Amino acid sequence: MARLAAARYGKDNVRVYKVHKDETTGTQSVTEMTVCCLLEGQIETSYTEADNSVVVATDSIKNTIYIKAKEHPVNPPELYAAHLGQHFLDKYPHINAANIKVIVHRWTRINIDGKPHPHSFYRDGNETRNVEARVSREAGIELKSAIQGLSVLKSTGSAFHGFVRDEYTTLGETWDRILSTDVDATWNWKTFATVADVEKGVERFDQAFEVARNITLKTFAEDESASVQNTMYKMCEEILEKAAEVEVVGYSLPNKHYFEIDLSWHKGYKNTGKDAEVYAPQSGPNGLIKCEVARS
Ligand SMILES: O=c1[nH]c(=O)c2[nH]c(=O)[nH]c2[nH]1
Repeated sequence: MARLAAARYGKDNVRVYKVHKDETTGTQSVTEMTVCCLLEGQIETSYTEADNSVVVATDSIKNTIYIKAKEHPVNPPELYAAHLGQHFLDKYPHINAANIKVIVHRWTRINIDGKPHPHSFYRDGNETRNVEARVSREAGIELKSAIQGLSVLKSTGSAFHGFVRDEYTTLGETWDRILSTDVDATWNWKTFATVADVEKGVERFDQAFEVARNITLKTFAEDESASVQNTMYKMCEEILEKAAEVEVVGYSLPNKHYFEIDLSWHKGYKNTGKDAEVYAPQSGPNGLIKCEVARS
């Protein structure tokens, strides 16, 4: 005997571009997103009995993603995700939850001769701003915002010593190392009852994004890091302090290693310890350090 233990379905990798044309100034602004939308509800029979009468086609879900982008602002992405998710509950009585993920890709305005260009943009890095929304009849609107893929490196100001030394240990202690990671930071909001509650005080989302990004960069740069663990904890603490409506902050950070290379075999070159200049960046394995910090 088997039973359907969990099910959700929808459309993934829906790419959407929206332009805003300010007719008075002639300035255009653009947003490019990749959207995923997965529905849950009384859809069991579509799996167990080939009953497609309960299926909103994934093609229709894709169409809805475009229509809601036309009808509503796509900024901030938290508000767009809430509108999109709520639509499926309002429209289809048998759908109980919509899980939306929005990935916003960077298009940064080009400055020409010190002046912002009215309609030209460039991709200044692979970093994305993400939102995951779960809109359900049971719990309302749960939002999780994120920065993903922000690559950073510091060439000094990072140490790692005092760790467990035993018969499995080969790593030397260091008081000066390279620290590099791809930041994946998330922050969970208190639950919102309605889309109107998300909309009320909507500036909170852009503000929290700026706070999280600035604190990540400033702490990364300025902290005399004792470990990835300790530096990321400081980031979480400060974001919680500055973003009042955020309940939990989390980081997932790969520790991307840069190995020293002994070049003494060539003309006695000194290239280790304080003389290290040429390193070998490693693509793997990497450390992976995660934490979530909540209010006490
Ligand atoms: O910041 C670090 N944390 C670790 O847990 C760890 N482990 C390791 O080998 N190097 C590092 N660096």
